[in-house]
Amino acid sequence: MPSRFAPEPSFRHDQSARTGILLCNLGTPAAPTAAAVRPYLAEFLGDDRVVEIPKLAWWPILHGIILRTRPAKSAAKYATVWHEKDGSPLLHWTTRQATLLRGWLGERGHNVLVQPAMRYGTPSIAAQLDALKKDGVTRILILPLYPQYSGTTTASVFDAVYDWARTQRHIPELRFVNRYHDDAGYIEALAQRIEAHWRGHGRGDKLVMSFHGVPERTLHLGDPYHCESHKTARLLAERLKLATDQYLVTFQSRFGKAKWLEPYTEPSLIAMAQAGTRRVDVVCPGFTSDCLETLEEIKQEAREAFLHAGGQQFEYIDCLNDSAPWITALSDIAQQHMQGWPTGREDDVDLKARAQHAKAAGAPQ
Ligand SMILES: C=CC1=C(C)c2cc3[nH]c(cc4nc(cc5[nH]c(cc1n2)c(C)c5CCC(=O)O)C(CCC(=O)O)=C4C)c(C)c3C=C
Ligand SMILES: [Fe+2]
Ligand SMILES: [Fe+2]
Repeated sequence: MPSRFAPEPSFRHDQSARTGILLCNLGTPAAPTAAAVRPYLAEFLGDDRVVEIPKLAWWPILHGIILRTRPAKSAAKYATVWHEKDGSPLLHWTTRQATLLRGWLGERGHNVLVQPAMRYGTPSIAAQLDALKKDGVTRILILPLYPQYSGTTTASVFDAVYDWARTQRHIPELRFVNRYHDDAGYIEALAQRIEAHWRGHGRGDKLVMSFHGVPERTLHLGDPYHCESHKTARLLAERLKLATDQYLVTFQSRFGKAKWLEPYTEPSLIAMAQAGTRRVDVVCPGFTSDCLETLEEIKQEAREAFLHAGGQQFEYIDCLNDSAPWITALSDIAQQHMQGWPTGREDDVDLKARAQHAKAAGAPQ
């Protein structure tokens, strides 16, 4: 009788039980073309964590209108940030962070596997969990690259992990990182990024901290994202010794007609320029990797809007990407959450079982 569960890798008593980390980000199309953006957007906007409108009402709008018009417009935007060699900036930085995290943890004596994964598109969460299991991993830390928890992002990553676990006979031990918006290492990494920019380019009249928005309704329904974003901003301002009139928290990337978290980034920048602010520095602390939303929407579009409204200088400060303080912070966060899990090189190998297997296989002792 066929099993409803996925086939298990063959069990080996002599194999060490390994620990893995799944480093999850949002997702990105496979190419900056309408044909590639359409299935990505269909998966993304079809997720009821992202758009909470009942399917019966939402499906005709999504499939009848949005997926007919938006892919071409989004693809043109993606084309402006797509890298000839590295492709999608989001996938590039996430992959690099996974490689560096594994290396950095290895330097500290933690022999763990790290796989990057995308909630929408590829490499998918399910495929990367399969890959970890195939490599003998029996404990997995799910680490979303979202410092602030939101039902729209963090919870959706967790949904994908639960969906995969439902298909498994032998489920690995799973741990989930919900948030690290107030983690000292994360705040320090942001502060150092900003200070390095100021050292190279001087300092603006105001620091704008722009976070991705979510519908305002989710705040009233108990989503902690708004509060966590503000806490990140306050801690960062404290670390940088900024007075309250030296920085502003805004929310970007509004989608659809509903009210989203305010103040909105671009209108705020325009108002600032019109009120006489000559130079702004803009940082996006909620994005750990540069992507469409930072490189196109902020670095290109918001800059143009600010300058057009009379501003003199717009400085975009890069996301954390592969900066050393960020990789250190990420390693610390992973280590905190892996506590109690053996991650050394040989400490988890059942040497007795290995010897027995070797003997049974006729290997020289
Ligand atoms: C439809 C509603 C959306 C919600 C809610 C939302 C929340 C949310 N998103 C991010 C991070 C990213 N979003 C990105 C792109 C993007 N976001 C939406 C919509 C919502 N996001 C869309 C439709 C898109 C696709 C691009 C477009 O067509 O405009 C990205 C960039 C992806 C890339 O490939 O570069 C990121 C990252 C967060 C953190 C968040 C809630 C907290
Ligand atoms: Fe988004
Ligand atoms: Fe956007």
